[in-house]
Formats: sequence, structure tokens, C-alpha cells
Amino acid sequence: MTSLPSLPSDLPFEGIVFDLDGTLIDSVPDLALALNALLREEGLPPVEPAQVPGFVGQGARILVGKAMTAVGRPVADEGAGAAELDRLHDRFVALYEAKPVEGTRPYDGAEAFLRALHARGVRLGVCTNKPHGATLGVLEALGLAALFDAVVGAGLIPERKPDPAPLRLALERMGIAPEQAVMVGDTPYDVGAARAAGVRTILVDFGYSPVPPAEVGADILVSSYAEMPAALARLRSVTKPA
Ligand SMILES: O=C(O)COP(=O)(O)O
Ligand SMILES: [Mg+2]
Repeated sequence: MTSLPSLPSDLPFEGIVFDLDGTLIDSVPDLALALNALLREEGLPPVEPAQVPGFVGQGARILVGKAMTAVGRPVADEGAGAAELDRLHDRFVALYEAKPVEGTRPYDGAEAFLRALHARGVRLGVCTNKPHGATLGVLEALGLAALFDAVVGAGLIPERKPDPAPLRLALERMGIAPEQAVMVGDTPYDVGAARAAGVRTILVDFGYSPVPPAEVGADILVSSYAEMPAALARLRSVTKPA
């Protein structure tokens, strides 16, 4: 049996909410597959997988819009463009939901870290801008769904990160007060939501942040899941977000 990472003996929080794409899982392979299937149907050229991280983090509609711009057919999100973007978004989500985990994998050490926290009785949640149905499909397919007390994906409520509302909903469902929580994410959208909700933050530097991770303003920055136990211990000196 794989041994679980050792956590600090005294944890300075009761629950952790994780972002999904770019934080727990590298989902770009399947996002790129679905995007390119959509572009092919539209008679447009494909995007390079290396471009896709720059599209992820603000939800599927923005992802599709950025891809359309990248292939030279920008769609304005107003008037007739908004209806066109709705159509492209719905088709993208259908294509993605049909094949969400062909190449998607948790980052090294992420699953063992989740299992160690779960075994310690820490309450766990997911708060993502990925559509809610697709989020549940990915977590089930990767065998991670049972580890979480709350999963909040896009569409459950109208607001998306960096608005704090979806994070607050996840915490409410976990039964955790903001000051007893930590948010682990990869972008300014995660840190923005957490600060607005009064939640401490850990940022991973290997995700899809559009700005340099050190400039995002998280309380603690880590470069791998191996660094997480020490990061959790350091949270003790982070009393509340600035
Ligand atoms: O933009 C998305 O679709 C998902 O992004 P998130 O899991 O990083 O919130
Ligand atoms: Mg993310």
C-alpha cells in the first residue's frame, strides 16, 4: 500500500476547499481535445495544447471565447454574438462531458494528500469554475468524488470566482466557518474569492495562472504537493487574510 504523507500533528484549520483545474488535476489534455473537436465541427483550425492553459480558470464560456479569438474568429459576448457564444459553449460542454478524463490526471501527490487529509477527518471541498456536471463526472471518473463533503461547480449559482459566493456556498455545505478554512488554488480568481470570503490561501505555482504565481498575493506559495504538509503548518502564523 502506498504510504500517505505525514501531516503536522496539530492542524490550524478544519476544512480545505480546493480549486480543480490547474490545482488538483491537469485537465488541459481533455479541454484541448474537446476544444479542437468543436473547432473542427466549425470548420476552424485547431489550437495548440500549449495555448489552452491561458484559456482556463474563468469558466467554459470564457475558455471557448478565448479559443475563438486565438483561431481568428472572435465572438463578441453581446447581441447576436452572445447567442453564438451560448451555442458554442453548450456544444463544447457536451463534447467535454462525453470524454472528460482521456488524458486528465491528478498532479503528483495530490490524491495521496487528499486521502491523508480525509483520513485525519479534515473536511474537504471543491470550488471550481468548471461546469458542475462536468466537475462531478471528472471527480467520479478519477475515483476522487467520495473524498469531498461539498462540490460546487459553475452553474449551481450565477456567480463565479473571483466572486466569493461559490466559495461561501462550499463552506456552508461543509459546515466550516471562513476563519477555520483554507483555499488551495492556482489563479488570482481563487485568491480573489478567498480574500473576499475571509479565507486563508495556498497557491500552487504549477497551474494555469495568467500572472506570475509569486505576484498573485496568496498567503503561501508551493511548487509541489510534497511541500503541502509544511505549508499547512506555516498557516498557523497566517491569522487572517489581508
Ligand atoms: O475555467 C474553468 O473551466 C475551470 O477552472 P477552475 O477549476 O480552475 O476554477
Ligand atoms: Mg484553477
